[in-house]
Amino acid sequence: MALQFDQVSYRYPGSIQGVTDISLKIGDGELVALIGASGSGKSTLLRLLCGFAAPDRGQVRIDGEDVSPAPPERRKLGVVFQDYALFPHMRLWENVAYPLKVRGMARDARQTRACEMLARVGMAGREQDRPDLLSGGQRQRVALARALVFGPRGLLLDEPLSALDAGLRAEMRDEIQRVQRQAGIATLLVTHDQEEALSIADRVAVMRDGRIVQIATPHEVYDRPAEAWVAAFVGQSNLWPGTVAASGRVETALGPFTCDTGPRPKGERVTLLVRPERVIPGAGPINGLTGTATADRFLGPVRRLDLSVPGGTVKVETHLPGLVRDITIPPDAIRLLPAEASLSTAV
Ligand SMILES: Nc1ncnc2c1ncn2[C@@H]1O[C@H](COP(=O)(O)OP(=O)(O)OP(=O)(O)O)[C@@H](O)[C@H]1O
Repeated sequence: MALQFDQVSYRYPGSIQGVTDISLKIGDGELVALIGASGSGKSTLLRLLCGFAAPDRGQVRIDGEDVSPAPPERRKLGVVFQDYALFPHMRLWENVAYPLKVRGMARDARQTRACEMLARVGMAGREQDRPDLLSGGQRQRVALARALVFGPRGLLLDEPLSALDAGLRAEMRDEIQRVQRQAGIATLLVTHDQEEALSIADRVAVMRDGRIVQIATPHEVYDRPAEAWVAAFVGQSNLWPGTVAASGRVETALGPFTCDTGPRPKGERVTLLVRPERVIPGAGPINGLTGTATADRFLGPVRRLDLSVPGGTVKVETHLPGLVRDITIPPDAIRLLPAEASLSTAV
């Protein structure tokens, strides 16, 4: 079953804040991650999908049906929040079985079903425990089991891993992906963690100021961001304003670069994007620069350097040791994005 926003706009009463013209379809079995800066409208979209707010314009659809006027309980969506929200006085199986109890299922049947779900999320043998005995990751497994136990029409995950430490987060995101795939359910994941979004989503929707500015695969969002803002928001980036000087050549404050300019005419203003890991330490035949490292951070698997060059700074990411002075930017590492006004002095 698909979850869909069809040209949805919403303003909070008495406010100009909200979301504007949102169209997004999450296909059956698909996992879409919603990312964006704080205040960009992620929670508002979740509220509209859950039924805690109704759109001013457009429709929210579940499996094609317009549910915009329907109250939350009629939408049959499974939801997992950041703070687990398990009932502390209930055993784990009772927590998971709760949605079935509300729906009137007999005790034996719901216990069987809840225990099956607990096994599916790797919690077999813990059915009789109470939540206070569990780690954060285990609680989120139980919350996931509870969200899925009644066969919901869609799954909403609201920052489900943000309360966990980094190691557990990585483990749990694989677990969420595994369980979501197995359930084959349309899923919307709201997250602040871009790595989480890129690693488990089929597609990523990027929100800015109440609008979705890009919906694409994680690879596309990273490699071909729609605008400089997306590039800056997702991962590390070098962003330099430039002007097309000729076909295959762009002028910047750092000097000229050779790159694919496509059909852009001479004189068009652009933003150059170069991901730091695409910068190669060492001199090369084209697009070479020489500078001095003003910062050199060792992060374990990689080093992140800031190289001060005439006209600006180049962020470099490398796993190689040693002094970095000369660098080369391969032409195919340069992406040209639309000019961004805010970058005009930020070289
Ligand atoms: N109850 C409300 N009344 C008025 N404006 C609100 C209300 N809730 C949110 N907003 C505004 O709506 C916009 C979108 O907020 P929303 O909470 O959806 O953003 P978000 O992306 O979820 O942010 P965060 O990542 O911080 O949770 C923001 O400008 C916010 O200030």
